[in-house]
Amino acid sequence: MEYREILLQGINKTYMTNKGEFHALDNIDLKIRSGESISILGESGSGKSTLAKIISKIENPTSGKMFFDKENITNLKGKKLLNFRKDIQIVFQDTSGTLNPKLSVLRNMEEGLVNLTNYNKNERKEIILELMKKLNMKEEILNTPVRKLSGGEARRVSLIRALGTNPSFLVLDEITSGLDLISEDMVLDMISDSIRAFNMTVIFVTHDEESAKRISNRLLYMDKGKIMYEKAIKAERMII
Ligand SMILES: Nc1ncnc2c1ncn2[C@@H]1O[C@H](COP(=O)(O)OP(=O)(O)OP(=O)(O)O)[C@@H](O)[C@H]1O
Repeated sequence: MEYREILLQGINKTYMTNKGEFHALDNIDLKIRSGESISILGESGSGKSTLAKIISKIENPTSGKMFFDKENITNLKGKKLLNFRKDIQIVFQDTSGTLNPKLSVLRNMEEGLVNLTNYNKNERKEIILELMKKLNMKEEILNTPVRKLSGGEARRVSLIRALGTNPSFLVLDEITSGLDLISEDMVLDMISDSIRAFNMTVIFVTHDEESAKRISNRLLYMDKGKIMYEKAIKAERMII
């Protein structure tokens, strides 16, 4: 597997609010190497989602630098930014921001492929079917409109959508939150299957340490915009 890395140096993020400036991230240094599966843990408001969005370049830092495979990507724009998006995909807890409820499962799953690649319709369907097969998802839901899916199914559709462009890094922001235990279990299984099947490097944002331990080998604990400490998880505790 090709070695890849994301490096964050001295990342700060300040939001302007009606009460003045709010420092959501405070001088974050972080290296994420391909082959790892990391979880970002912390209380609500500690800055986990902000960090996830900065890693995915959905948000820009107020200051600090970001590198991808040694290339400075802090101010990436245009075509280079699109290329980066093929390699790093983010999936959110709230699927309504990314999935279109009126469109079929297939149309939603192939959206990244439509926007970021030149594959034709048949090729796109083939890629999606292959992903579904590898991740034990039933093909018969392909023509179902997304609005008819359960919360857990919609999260799994978002995951397939993100996996379509074969990204090296997958950022998952609270994607098991609010699910019942069975759906949560299925989503976690699908994440660990993806790590194994596609050598995926996962950055998993969660409140839940048990879920984090199931799929990660490195846990980062955040508080007030800082990474306070980290723990390595022994291989025998992982299911991958
Ligand atoms: N766009 C924004 N404008 C202003 N403040 C923001 C914005 N986004 C986040 N914040 C604030 O930054 C802080 C960190 O938010 P963030 O969503 O990163 O935390 P979190 O650890 O992911 O929390 P949660 O677990 O509740 O999702 C919070 O206090 C939040 O209110």
